Amino acid sequence: MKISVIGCGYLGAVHAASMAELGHEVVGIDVDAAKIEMLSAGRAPFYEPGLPEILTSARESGRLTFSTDMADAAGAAVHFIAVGTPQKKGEYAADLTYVNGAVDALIPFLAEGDLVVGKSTVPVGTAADLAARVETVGASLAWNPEFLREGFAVQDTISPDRLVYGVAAGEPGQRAKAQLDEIYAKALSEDTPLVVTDYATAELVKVAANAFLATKISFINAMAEIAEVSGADVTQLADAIGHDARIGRRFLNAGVGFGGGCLPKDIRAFSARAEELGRGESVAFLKEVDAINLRRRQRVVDLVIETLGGQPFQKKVAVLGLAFKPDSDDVRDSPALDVAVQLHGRGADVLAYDPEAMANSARLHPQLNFAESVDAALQDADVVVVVTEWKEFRALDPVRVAELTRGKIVVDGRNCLDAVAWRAAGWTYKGMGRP
Ligand SMILES: NC(=O)C1=CN([C@@H]2O[C@H](COP(=O)(O)OP(=O)(O)OC[C@H]3O[C@@H](n4cnc5c(N)ncnc54)[C@H](O)[C@@H]3O)[C@@H](O)[C@H]2O)C=CC1
Ligand SMILES: O=C(O)[C@H]1O[C@H](OP(=O)(O)OP(=O)(O)OC[C@H]2O[C@@H](n3ccc(=O)[nH]c3=O)[C@H](O)[C@@H]2O)[C@H](O)[C@@H](O)[C@@H]1O
Repeated sequence: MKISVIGCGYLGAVHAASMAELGHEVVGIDVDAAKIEMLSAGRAPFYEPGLPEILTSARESGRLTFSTDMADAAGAAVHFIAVGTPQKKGEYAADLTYVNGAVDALIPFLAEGDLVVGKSTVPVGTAADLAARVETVGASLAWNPEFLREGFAVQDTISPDRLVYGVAAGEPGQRAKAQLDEIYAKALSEDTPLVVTDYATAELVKVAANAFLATKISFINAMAEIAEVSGADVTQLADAIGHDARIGRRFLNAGVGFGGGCLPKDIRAFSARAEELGRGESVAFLKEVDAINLRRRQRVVDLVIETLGGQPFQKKVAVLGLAFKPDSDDVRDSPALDVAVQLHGRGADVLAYDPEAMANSARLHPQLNFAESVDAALQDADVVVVVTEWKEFRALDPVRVAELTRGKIVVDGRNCLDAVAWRAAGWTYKGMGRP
């Protein structure tokens, strides 16, 4: 099928390449000319495992092209909207400027019978509004929220764990479902769950999923706070409650908290939308989820300063990790970058290292100093802080690290190091919510 993907960022570039990989003829459209130039040359504009390989194979197949010109979307039967929905400046609500702009720009190129498919994460009610607009030219709309995780984006798109279609009632909805089934035919196995529902439910499924994940993380981080004042170990607590299949161990890793381009802004946008709908109190707990999460960044900063006897000025701090999670170069609302910036602001001599996220960090915070390698960051450090659990950091040998550093203090902001091994090598080990 001929498909367009409007917006080629972390979601759209992966979606476009994956759809070509599934055999469709795809044009990816973005207003960012530099991004389109890179993608057209077969290069990924951000770090995502597996993306370079599928970009290359899709390009060689001739099924994937990119353009800055919306006119190139004309002739596609299905148009995916994958533009950003960031938090509005100074507000909690989502900024829908890009979604509205993309749909307005697309409408002149839609033909009767075309299907516009929303993938961006939007406040409930957006799809119904957009549907009315695309219907003016005889097109229809479906809402197909995306659940991919950065770092696993290709795998999650090509083999999704479930698909949700929000469609219109009656015959147009049935037609939309048939078109989406055809697009995803090769991605669906016999037992991939498929939920076909209305627009509002599809929109809410997405924000509810992210709100639940954020709540799960803040729950365990709240337990970490209690563990810190009672001498308990939150990692053992997580293992023990996680054995209950109703709870499950995943997303119970306490640490510096969640970040990224989605969970933080999605819970805030959800709160704002609920308030607009007169039901702010129903999700008032999300404000607490957010507050717990932000306290954990502060906790890491405080721990580092505490280990330095309250005197961070001119002390060398090796910050290992800047990305919001491993296997990504994304630093949007990254707790790791936030910790580096705060420590720098408090007068510490911060030298940061991340395998993939330094260029993005330097663009946002040029005041920070970056090391060329993990060893260069560790050289003469008074304190080592791990804030993104890259494999390279988890595998560090405490005996070898001690040969590089000046002090032997490590703050493990992700509880990802072997505390016993580091202590055995003579280190003062400080974890999150564990003695
Ligand atoms: N990043 C992720 O892992 C996931 C993101 N989402 C949602 O997907 C949406 C996009 O997120 P990201 O890809 O992370 O954002 P992003 O910021 O990486 O990409 C958005 C892209 O849209 C482009 N754009 C803006 N206006 C445009 C227009 N009028 N026409 C064409 N292109 C335009 C921008 O230049 C940018 O390249 C958001 O709503 C997000 O919440 C959903 C699931 C996963
Ligand atoms: O809407 C989105 O964009 C996506 O948001 C998240 O995916 P992502 O942001 O890529 O990353 P996650 O793996 O969910 O991690 C989010 C943050 O939580 C943190 N985290 C995760 C798990 C955990 O136990 N503890 C914890 O602190 C991570 O370090 C990271 O900062 C969701 O997992 C995806 O399903 C969703 O599609």
